Amino acid sequence: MAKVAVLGAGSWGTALSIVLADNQHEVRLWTHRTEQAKKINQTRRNDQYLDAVIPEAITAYSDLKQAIAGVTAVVFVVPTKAIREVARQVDPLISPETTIIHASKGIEPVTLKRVSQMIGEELTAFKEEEIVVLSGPSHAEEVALRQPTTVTVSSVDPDRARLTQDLFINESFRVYTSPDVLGIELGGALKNIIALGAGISDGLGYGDNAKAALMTRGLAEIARLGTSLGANPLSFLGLPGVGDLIVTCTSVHSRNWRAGNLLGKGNKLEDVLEQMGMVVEGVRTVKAAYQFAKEQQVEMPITEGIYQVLFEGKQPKDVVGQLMSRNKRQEMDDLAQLLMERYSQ
Ligand SMILES: NC(=O)C1=CN([C@@H]2O[C@H](COP(=O)(O)OP(=O)(O)OC[C@H]3O[C@@H](n4cnc5c(N)ncnc54)[C@H](O)[C@@H]3O)[C@@H](O)[C@H]2O)C=CC1
Ligand SMILES: O=C(CO)COP(=O)(O)O
Repeated sequence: MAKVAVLGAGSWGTALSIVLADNQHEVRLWTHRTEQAKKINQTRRNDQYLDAVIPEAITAYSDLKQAIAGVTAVVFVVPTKAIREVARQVDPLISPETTIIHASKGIEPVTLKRVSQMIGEELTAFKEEEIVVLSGPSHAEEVALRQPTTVTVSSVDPDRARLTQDLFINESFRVYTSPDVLGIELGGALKNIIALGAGISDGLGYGDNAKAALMTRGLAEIARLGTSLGANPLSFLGLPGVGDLIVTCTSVHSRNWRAGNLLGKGNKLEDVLEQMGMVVEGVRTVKAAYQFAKEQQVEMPITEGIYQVLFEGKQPKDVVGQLMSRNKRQEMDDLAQLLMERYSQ
């Protein structure tokens, strides 16, 4: 069985460590906080982030060098904002034979880099193509209860994807592979924006019709941007696309949905983020997507509206009015059209 380091002892890092421990691997769960490492090892709990018993096969470390010494794989699971900082610390310590995986969902504003690109830039011995992505509809709370969950791992290198699949797959955690790293990463990152919107809609008191509309037209925006960047449109119909969109827009576990819900009820963004106490990735990602849409000249009216609510003080109800009164158009000009163009040749 393998030795695996998981970097980031938040809710997702802890849940993924539990999956690896269930698969008999030796897991080193790294946190930058010494007190947290001590507490996890002493109490077998990480209550601030996840309500679960931590199996004995998991040892928490606050020393990064010890955590990654001799491991087969390193899994980055810190918030996107912290990826570069952690990767820079890992760089002098990592052996080039190690498989690098990440399970974070975001895009860096300004540079518009995906997480695999950021890690590839910071780790001198690795190219971005060598980083494996793990993404899909997977709330940590349910994974920790061993409830049926499906994810996709993606790499241009099929051997690395299969190795990652083998590390994680078990009877309650089913892992598929995909070669479309771009589509898998973009789907996971961009759905968080739409989940903020779904939360805002619910917070305003709108019903299921509005949420279904947001999810469907949101998916069209995700696919539009993703394909303009070169992703396979079919990826957005898979687990890290529509699958993750469904779970994040409809689950009370979602931090993005919960943050949106509080915003829709009239709370201020700063107060909402303070109240959450955990990462709400959509807030940063919407900045990146807004910028991306402008650069790529791709229409993303929902993303734009959510950006305006978060950063330009626009009232959510006014954004709804703005979206509902856009010019008349055909529906099937998006994903279906892209699919037709791609597969009718
Ligand atoms: N929670 C979930 O169910 C899922 C989360 N994800 C993704 O996983 C990533 C991490 O999310 P969560 O674990 O939920 O976040 P979280 O908010 O529960 O925990 C984040 C962890 O990262 C640590 N951290 C923050 N800044 C750091 C730094 N500079 N250096 C080292 N550690 C740092 C925090 O101390 C904390 O332990 C996000 O990108 C999220 O979108 C993906 C799938 C499911
Ligand atoms: O990505 C997730 C589930 O697949 C977690 O979403 P939240 O960050 O909104 O909780």
